[in-house]
Amino acid sequence: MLGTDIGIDLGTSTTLIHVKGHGIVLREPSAVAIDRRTDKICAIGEEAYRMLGRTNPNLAVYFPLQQGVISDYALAEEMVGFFLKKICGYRIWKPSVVVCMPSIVTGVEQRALIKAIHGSGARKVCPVDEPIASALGAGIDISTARGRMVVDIGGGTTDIAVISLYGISNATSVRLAGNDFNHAIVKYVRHTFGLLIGERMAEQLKMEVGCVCHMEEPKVALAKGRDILSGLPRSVEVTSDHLLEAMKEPLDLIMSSIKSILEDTPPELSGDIYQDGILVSGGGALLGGMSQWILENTGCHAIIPEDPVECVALGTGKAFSCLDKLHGGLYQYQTIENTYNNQKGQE
Ligand SMILES: Nc1ncnc2c1ncn2[C@@H]1O[C@H](COP(=O)(O)OP(=O)(O)OP(=O)(O)O)[C@@H](O)[C@H]1O
Repeated sequence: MLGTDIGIDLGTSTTLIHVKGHGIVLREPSAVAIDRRTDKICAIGEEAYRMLGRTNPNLAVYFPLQQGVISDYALAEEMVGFFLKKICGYRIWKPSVVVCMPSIVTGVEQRALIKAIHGSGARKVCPVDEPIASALGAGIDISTARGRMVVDIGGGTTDIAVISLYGISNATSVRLAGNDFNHAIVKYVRHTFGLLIGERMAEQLKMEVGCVCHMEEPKVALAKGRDILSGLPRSVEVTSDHLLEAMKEPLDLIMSSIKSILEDTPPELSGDIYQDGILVSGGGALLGGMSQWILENTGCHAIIPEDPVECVALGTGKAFSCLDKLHGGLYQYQTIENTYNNQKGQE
């Protein structure tokens, strides 16, 4: 039924799977619920995420990736295996997989990713840099000698890169993104309103009224949680301006990384970026006022794709047609054997 070329965006918050000829067939939270008494997995993906913050003491919800890289190898393997089985039924099926990874990862982190995908049933695995996948997914032509800039604001990392001729000219991966905005919102609401809210509530507020610059018509949302003093349930109204203040610190740090990449960009490529704009992808691109924030701080206009969350996964699908060109042919499918050989070579 399904083809065998699969693109996976294994994200800190969300996993998306693209299948050649079928488009995006899976989009689920990268979450796993464990029964602490038996150490057995009891839910994965959407079902596990629904339990977050609502479990009894015998259950715990984990995210096997932290800040863009695998932090719990065994859980990551189980999770990807579950998602692959979910999309193809329980047929014996060994796909070729392109998987994206942050532009700055250590060799150990890259090998853990490749091993986990192999372990979950893939025949061949090829890693691709997230900004490259994002540009491909947004339909940006990276084959020419022209500077293209990508800012991908995900759940755990913000990847910033300048791309030209299928390669990365300069890049950084800042370990600050959507999850840090959520933590900042929890902290802000506690300090400002004396109200304790959970991470899911913070994420909901961010999605409803979160913004990166002052909005002409501020939106309002209801934050529900527990009063710190009375211990009783309570709600308060929070506005876009409150959230802007809450997220100011991580936003400023992300912007200073964008600026430092621009400062390090060769002038010819800078001229191209000024003319073509900056692609902003990842869930963070959906924050209110994103185009204005980019323009005011960098002088370049922002390009926001129709669905910024799906952009990287679409790009992993498109990467199959240009794997040989990515990084001058340095990219190749990694079998378990050559992953270990590379590992031995580096030791
Ligand atoms: N409408 C929205 N407004 C603001 N933030 C959003 C919105 N939708 C999703 N997000 C945030 O985007 C983040 C997830 O984005 P994405 O799926 O691109 O990241 P990821 O691939 O899981 O993470 P990473 O690339 O860091 O590994 C989450 O923090 C989520 O809260």
